[in-house]
Amino acid sequence: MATEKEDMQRQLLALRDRIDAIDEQIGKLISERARCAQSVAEVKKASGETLVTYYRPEREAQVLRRAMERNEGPLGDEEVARLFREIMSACLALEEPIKVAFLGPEGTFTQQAALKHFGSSAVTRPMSVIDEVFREVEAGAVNYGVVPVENSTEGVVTHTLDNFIGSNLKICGEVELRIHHHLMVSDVTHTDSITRIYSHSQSLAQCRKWLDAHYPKAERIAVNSNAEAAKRIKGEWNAAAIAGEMAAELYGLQVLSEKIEDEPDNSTRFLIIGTEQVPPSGEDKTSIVVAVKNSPGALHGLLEPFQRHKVDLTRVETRPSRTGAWTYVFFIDFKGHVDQLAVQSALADVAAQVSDLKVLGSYPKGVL
Ligand SMILES: C=C(O[C@@H]1C=C(C(=O)O)C=C[C@H]1O)C(=O)O
Repeated sequence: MATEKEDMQRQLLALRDRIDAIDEQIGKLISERARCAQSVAEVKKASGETLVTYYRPEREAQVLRRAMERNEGPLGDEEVARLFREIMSACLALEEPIKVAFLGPEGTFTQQAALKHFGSSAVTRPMSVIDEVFREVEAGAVNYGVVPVENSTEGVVTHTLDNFIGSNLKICGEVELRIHHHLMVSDVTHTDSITRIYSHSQSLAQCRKWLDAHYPKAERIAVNSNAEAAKRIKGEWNAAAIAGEMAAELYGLQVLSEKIEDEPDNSTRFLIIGTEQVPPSGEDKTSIVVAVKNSPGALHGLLEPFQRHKVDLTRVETRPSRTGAWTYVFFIDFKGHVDQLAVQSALADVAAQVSDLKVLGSYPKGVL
């Protein structure tokens, strides 16, 4: 009689044999898929166009949505989409790894967002300020840029919005990231004498209540990014930084307190910026910016056409204009694509009432 242990061993062996056989099939299918993607690239190249674009955001969004719809479990939809995200990223890199500038340094949430959107075969390049991300894409040094645009607790990243006003770049996509902040220290920190805490101003704001309760006397110092804060405290015995997990790993820091953000569902939305308008994916969003003179009823007049043409607004943001006193700039996001008739009608009616209207881009609604 087989002992229980032998029985278990036999079952495990059989299951592992099955897994090996399945892996062999998956491997073959992935190779076949990669060869197909290569052929697509060949066809695109043969089309005779001077500037061949291998990366197609609308197509990738559709592939990911379909993978989620098809999913029968037990893996979650997001998990399955992430796997497909990586397969596509690797397939695309066979042709040319996509180059992406992000608000650096290495280890920022923006880099995490870039990798979430493009997969880990993308080549990511850190820029020290948001303006530089825009410039790098405009100059053609990279294919795309990734910049933060709004946070669920702290609101908009005004610097990003301001950059759009003077830029001809298009929004090509959006990514949402759950943001967890940790308080971290270096190996020389005296943890009971922390008097300075470095982070990006948004992160300091997102942890304000926690800091008031735990480090009411420490000086809060805003720096360009969380990753810079992490880098900065190496060698400072009385300092700590607030940053994400990626920064802690990258700079070899020790996490003292985890998840210190005031709002538990703290998330940040990032935009992908590029040079081309993305065709419809079937589930898209559009962002525009308009300049309005401050007269009674101006805001109502601006929003009414959207209601009339049944276009769903998702966000309205105001910024004072830099060009004239008492003129306002509105950033408006809505569901739909500029190729759709309802959107075109709404935009025509809006354009008739404002001094300036610019479409910043139509792009696939974030999948992951
Ligand atoms: C294969 C293509 O090119 C790229 C690779 C894709 C993929 O691996 O599925 C999808 C879109 C493009 O970014 C295509 O256009 O279909």
